[in-house]
Amino acid sequence: MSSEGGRWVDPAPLEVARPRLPWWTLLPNGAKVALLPFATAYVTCWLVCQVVRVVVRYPVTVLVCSLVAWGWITWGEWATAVAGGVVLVGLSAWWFWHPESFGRWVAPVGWSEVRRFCVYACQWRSVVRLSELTKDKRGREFRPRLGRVRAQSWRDCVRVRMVKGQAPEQWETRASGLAHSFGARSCRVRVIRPGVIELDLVRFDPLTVPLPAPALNDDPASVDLRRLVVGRTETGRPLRLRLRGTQVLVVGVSGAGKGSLLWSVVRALAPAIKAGQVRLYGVDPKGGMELGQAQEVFHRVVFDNGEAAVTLLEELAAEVKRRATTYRGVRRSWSPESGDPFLLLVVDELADVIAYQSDKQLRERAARAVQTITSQGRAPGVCVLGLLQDPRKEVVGFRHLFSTRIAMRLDEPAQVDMVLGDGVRQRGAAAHEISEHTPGVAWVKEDGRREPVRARAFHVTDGDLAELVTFVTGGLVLVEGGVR
Ligand SMILES: Nc1ncnc2c1ncn2[C@@H]1O[C@H](COP(=O)(O)OP(=O)(O)OP(=O)(O)O)[C@@H](O)[C@H]1O
Repeated sequence: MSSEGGRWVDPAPLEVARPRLPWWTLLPNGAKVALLPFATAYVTCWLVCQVVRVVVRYPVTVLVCSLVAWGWITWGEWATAVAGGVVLVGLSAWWFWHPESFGRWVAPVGWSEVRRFCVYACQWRSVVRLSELTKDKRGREFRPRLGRVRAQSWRDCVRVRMVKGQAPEQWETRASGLAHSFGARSCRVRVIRPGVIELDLVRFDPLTVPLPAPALNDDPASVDLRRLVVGRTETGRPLRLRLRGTQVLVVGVSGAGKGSLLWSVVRALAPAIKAGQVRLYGVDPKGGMELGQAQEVFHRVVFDNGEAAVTLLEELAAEVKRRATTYRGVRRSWSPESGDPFLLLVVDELADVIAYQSDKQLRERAARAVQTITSQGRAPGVCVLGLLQDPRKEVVGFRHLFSTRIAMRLDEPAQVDMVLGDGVRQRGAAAHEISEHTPGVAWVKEDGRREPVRARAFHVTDGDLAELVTFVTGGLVLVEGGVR
């Protein structure tokens, strides 16, 4: 700044800013000498912290380097090289004969350090700057800190300590850019604790191979209505679906694999259906194309969306109310000890019953009955498994009554928001990006759980359905490890 005729004017364009000197340079020499021990202690602590950080972040690399250095000093280079060769041969043999345990215990540790150093640490500064995830205050740059990196065969989990004042949503909006920057197919943001997030950078889809349906189990006690295994998640864990105390809505375009999810549920329930502990009801407006494949396992099933279907829905709604009255003051919710069977109502193409039915009266009666069951059926042990292609509000205005929502392949991002709720797609649940070559893949979102789960349902073939019918109706065929 300069003064011209008593008036302050802006500096000329070429005038450079005066360099700002650190405050301690302005101290008198005596004070500098007095502060020297403190400054030395500070620098030493800082160096120790840096070394500890390197050891924590790269323990295997540090251990290997230390052992090589120690061997070199004590045994000499030849003996160290021979010992290194023996260790390498041992590791190769482990990998060759036990690839699973090698993949679980050895590979991820070294691979994580390699990926941390080569992919993330070396690009971190420029990527967060270019993605505008840094903050500047008084000329000082605040950068998000790269934390632990865990590399798996199909994804890298990268911990990040966010800059103060940042929200996970800011990272969610930049997830696509981060994925491209780090060479991943997609990036999802998970909150670990306040201030700390984990980026899931997915390199490959681990769900490309269809999963055969598991063998049927003959023990009704093994059926846990809160944790039915109906597929596998992308982390390799069983996909457990809750039926007791919830209502389930499955939405996907034609060919998305809704049928495989439905039949995976029914197969998981098979021993309890056979034992009379679970009773299935079905409505299939497509004339029985879906439920007709194994209609014998249903207690009652209707193959249209007319009077018979509506009557069935109304009877179930009345049963919900009857049970609620009976349980009042006796029990809080249904349990096997109540003596009543658990009821599962399967409605294939729910929209045909409550929206596309041309008879207004039937349509309204059906919608009222389904709403009664979904809103009040939780405690009396009545669950609706609704399958749907079109999730628009005009079609199902009471989507929120389904506390477990499953999005299979969908056409548009807006449909994902309709099914899973606002913000879930930004957290990574890109159901509109599920490949048409992977039917059965879905995003599962349960109310009360922030993170959606990506999984694939078992592939239930015609043979599996025939076996299911034989099993439930009594013609058992025993095979190794179960009943076939
Ligand atoms: N989990 C799965 N794994 C592998 N293939 C599957 C799986 N689920 C379904 N498929 C295959 O995908 C195709 C379509 O499946 P399905 O009929 O279940 O879809 P849908 O969503 O029910 O379609 P629609 O609404 O038209 O009835 C079938 O050929 C089926 O064999």
